[in-house]
Amino acid sequence: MSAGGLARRKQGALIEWHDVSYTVTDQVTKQQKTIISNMYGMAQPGRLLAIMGPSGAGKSTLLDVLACNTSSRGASLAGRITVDGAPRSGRQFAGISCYVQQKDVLLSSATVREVVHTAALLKLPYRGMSAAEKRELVEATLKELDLTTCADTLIGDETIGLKGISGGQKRRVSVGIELVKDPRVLFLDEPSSGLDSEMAAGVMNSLVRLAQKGRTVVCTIHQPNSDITDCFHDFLLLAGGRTMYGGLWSGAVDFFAGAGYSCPAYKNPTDYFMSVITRDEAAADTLATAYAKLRPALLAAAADEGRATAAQLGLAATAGGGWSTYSSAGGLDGGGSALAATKVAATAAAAAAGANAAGAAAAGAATAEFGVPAGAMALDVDAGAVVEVAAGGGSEPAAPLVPTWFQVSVLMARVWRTWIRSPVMLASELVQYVFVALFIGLMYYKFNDVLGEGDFNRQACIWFSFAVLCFTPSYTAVTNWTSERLLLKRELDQRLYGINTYYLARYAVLLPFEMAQCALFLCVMYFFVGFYPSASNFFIFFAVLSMFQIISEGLGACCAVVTRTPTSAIILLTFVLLVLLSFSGFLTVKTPVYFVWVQKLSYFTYAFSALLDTEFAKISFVDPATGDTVPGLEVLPDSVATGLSPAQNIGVVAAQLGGMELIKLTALHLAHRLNWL
Ligand SMILES: Nc1ncnc2c1ncn2[C@@H]1O[C@H](COP(=O)(O)OP(=O)(O)OP(=O)(O)O)[C@@H](O)[C@H]1O
Repeated sequence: MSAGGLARRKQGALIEWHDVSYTVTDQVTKQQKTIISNMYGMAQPGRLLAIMGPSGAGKSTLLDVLACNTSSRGASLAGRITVDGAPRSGRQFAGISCYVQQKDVLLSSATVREVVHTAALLKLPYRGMSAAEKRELVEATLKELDLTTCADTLIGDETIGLKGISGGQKRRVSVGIELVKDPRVLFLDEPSSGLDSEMAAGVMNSLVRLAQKGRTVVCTIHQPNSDITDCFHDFLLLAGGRTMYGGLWSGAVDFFAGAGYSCPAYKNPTDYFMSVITRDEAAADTLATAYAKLRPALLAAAADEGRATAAQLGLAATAGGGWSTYSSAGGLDGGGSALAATKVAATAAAAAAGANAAGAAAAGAATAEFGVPAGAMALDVDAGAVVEVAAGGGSEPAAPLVPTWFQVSVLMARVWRTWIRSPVMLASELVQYVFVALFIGLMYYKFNDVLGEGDFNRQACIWFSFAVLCFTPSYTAVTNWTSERLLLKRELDQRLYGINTYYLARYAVLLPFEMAQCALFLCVMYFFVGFYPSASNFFIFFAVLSMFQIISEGLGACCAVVTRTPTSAIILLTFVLLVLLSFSGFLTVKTPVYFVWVQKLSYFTYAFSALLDTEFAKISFVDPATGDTVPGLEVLPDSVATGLSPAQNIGVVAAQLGGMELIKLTALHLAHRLNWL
């Protein structure tokens, strides 16, 4: 694929579904619940299909089913779905289609161009496409979605006061990160929701342009205004998991009129349709019955129009493998035939609704007149036939196109950019470390060697340093996780990379940064308070405090992963850290027997002991009462003794660091596997 490919006609795919039902097991009642039942329809190349309906109608479920995006446990999908006339294969379909979620999950600190470029690097083949071609493709995508003027603007996030692009532009960026893959089919869940009418129309116009290039575009939509409905080619109206109407958008008003529900002049048809289907169960039943009778004619009309579109766009030669099902065998052609068939539908709908007793006969006559065969009118393709896939089984992974090392480097660049683009967070962390180091420095300024004072101050200073280096990085980990979780989930779901890749990239950037923060803290605090001035002691302090800080970060990340919400994570984390601080040996002379296990397991214990032994081994204190000199190690309380040498204590902390990293990685894998992200 070349960058020019985006500008050229794109071959969409014809997706047809026959008698599709989707059933889940309700998590609460454990009962089977059919969310969509016996649905038929098609999404055609070069056309935009809008799926509309009230809340809970089954729009998103149908979209997920069509996009191979179902993942509920205990769910089953029945019916038949074909792509260009052949049974759909999950793996192949994933390669030609994309799914744009309702919620924009974008990195707020990146620019529009960076977001699309990162998507291109992760989604496009590493081999066979040069970096320049990828950049060209990114520019073509930005142009196609009218994003060139804001390409260098940050995405932004109003909730944290980071000004960025508009909601409509964000929605188009979400489309752009899928479009770089140059998909034949786009599925979009409520692309206009949450946008004002102007932005919504802008997004929909972009989608129409994508369809006009030949792609198949399917979206769900909630109560559109007339600017938006102008963009519809085909239309599917659902209520309570049933189809109320499916066919050409231009035939919907006639169909409703035929069923006894004439849209008043000057009323937005979609508002009217919604008011009818939500009015009462009887109205929905009437429409469902009318539609069931007329479905073949309506779909045949839509198929004719679809063929005409494909021919106009020059797509017919390659996309002609389908349409067999709904073909109006009488050889209807172009818009005329479509119009004729919708007239058939309208008349017959009247009959079905009982609104006009003569309507049925008229419909039959019209059928003959316009060439929709009687057989087609009754056609129910493979009704109740095939159970195609169990839910979740449809979206088999496509083979990765990008080597892991390249994914790691792309993600590292992104993590790095995120850090340096968050100057407030970066500065506040650094200021916090320097400020607290100065505070501790002033608090314990220049230790003395008086027994009872110098020894206590040294212990308190080390304990206080631990308190600082456990709370700050772990709370930061919770904050970061909150902002990254959804992006990680989206990208993992799309199989852009795996958990291990994310872990490697993230911590390859983060760990040196954590160590730099620790060095800054130590450089200020160590000499201010006057710990023993030797290089070896300083580096032991640096090594232990760095490991301690990284373990604390891991603890914060684990709390964030298992609790899911930042508030719960902070509550849990604070509790755990307070318990660990309490039993480090400084606050209690003797640990109660039922808490000994906490002390034995805690990394605070070994880190504290290692630093105290290192410092106290080199110094001695003067007893003010006797004037005697007492070696430092002799004044250390038993409560801080682990029975290990300083080297062994450091070894235990290092092992705990490894253990924490393993736990963190496992927690990430489990959260992803259990759909907990
Ligand atoms: N896994 C599930 N288990 C139980 N019920 C489900 C499940 N998935 C969907 N449903 C239910 O099925 C119905 C249709 O859901 P769906 O999300 O498809 O509706 P929708 O038309 O997209 O609604 P909305 O516009 O509010 O998003 C809803 O009542 C929903 O609660």
